[in-house]
Amino acid sequence: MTTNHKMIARDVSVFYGDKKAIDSVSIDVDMENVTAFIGPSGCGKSTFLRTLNRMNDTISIARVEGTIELDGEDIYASGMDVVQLRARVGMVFQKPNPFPKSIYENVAYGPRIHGLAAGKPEMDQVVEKSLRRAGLWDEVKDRLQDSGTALSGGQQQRLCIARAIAVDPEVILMDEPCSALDPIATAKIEELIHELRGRYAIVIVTHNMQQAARVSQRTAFFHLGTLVEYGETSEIFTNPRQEKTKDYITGRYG
Ligand SMILES: Nc1ncnc2c1ncn2[C@@H]1O[C@H](COP(=O)(O)OP(=O)(O)OP(=O)(O)O)[C@@H](O)[C@H]1O
Repeated sequence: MTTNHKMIARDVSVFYGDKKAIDSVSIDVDMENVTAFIGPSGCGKSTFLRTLNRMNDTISIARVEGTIELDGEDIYASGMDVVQLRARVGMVFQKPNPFPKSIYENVAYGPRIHGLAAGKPEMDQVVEKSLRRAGLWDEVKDRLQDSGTALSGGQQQRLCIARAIAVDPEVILMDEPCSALDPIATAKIEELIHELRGRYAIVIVTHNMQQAARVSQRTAFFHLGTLVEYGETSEIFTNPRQEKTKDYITGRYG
């Protein structure tokens, strides 16, 4: 594995009240490799993903133990600015969730509150660049003032990716980003993940093993809150070391 890690999680456990949902998970995330989290429903994939940008803070009964570093900085340190952290570690959700505002405004909102564009011409550039990177520019450039919610599901999801990109993140977390999309829209998002790889560290939670195999270079298999196996995607899918991984990828459960 590469040593150039963007994020390093060590012995991370997550509790919801007294219930332990994640048990001592250690994982590295880097720019060169897309990381996929797979595993049966309820195994803790989303819970662990949310620890990477402190989205668990929004759940009052959730508690995180262990350490998670972003470029060597402890993201759970008391001085950490969580708003800033979530710009650096952006998130795209299962259901596309554009704001009920224009396409332009959906993308411009983040850069504006983070002070990333000095005036209108600069903001126009940020919006265009973000929409281009998200593979949506050509489809929307003539209707930037239309509502983001009027786009198709797949376009809305790419708009949400543009919104994450607009604040210049280092990491993008995707929680089942295609589960509400049709196969064509799914293929577009997968293609986009390939294009974004290397520029951002990408982590994707997916129920779809074919998708994990297609888009990722590293796969982490979770089961009942533990990380059963973690390694090169090609190895996990062709030559898993653990019996449980083998059972899951051959469809014996899940
Ligand atoms: N807000 C919450 N409060 C209490 N328990 C929770 C909460 N969110 C998740 N859990 C529990 O934590 C465990 C892991 O759930 P999580 O959603 O992380 O799993 P998952 O692998 O992402 O599942 P799925 O694939 O179905 O989304 C489950 O037992 C779930 O019931």
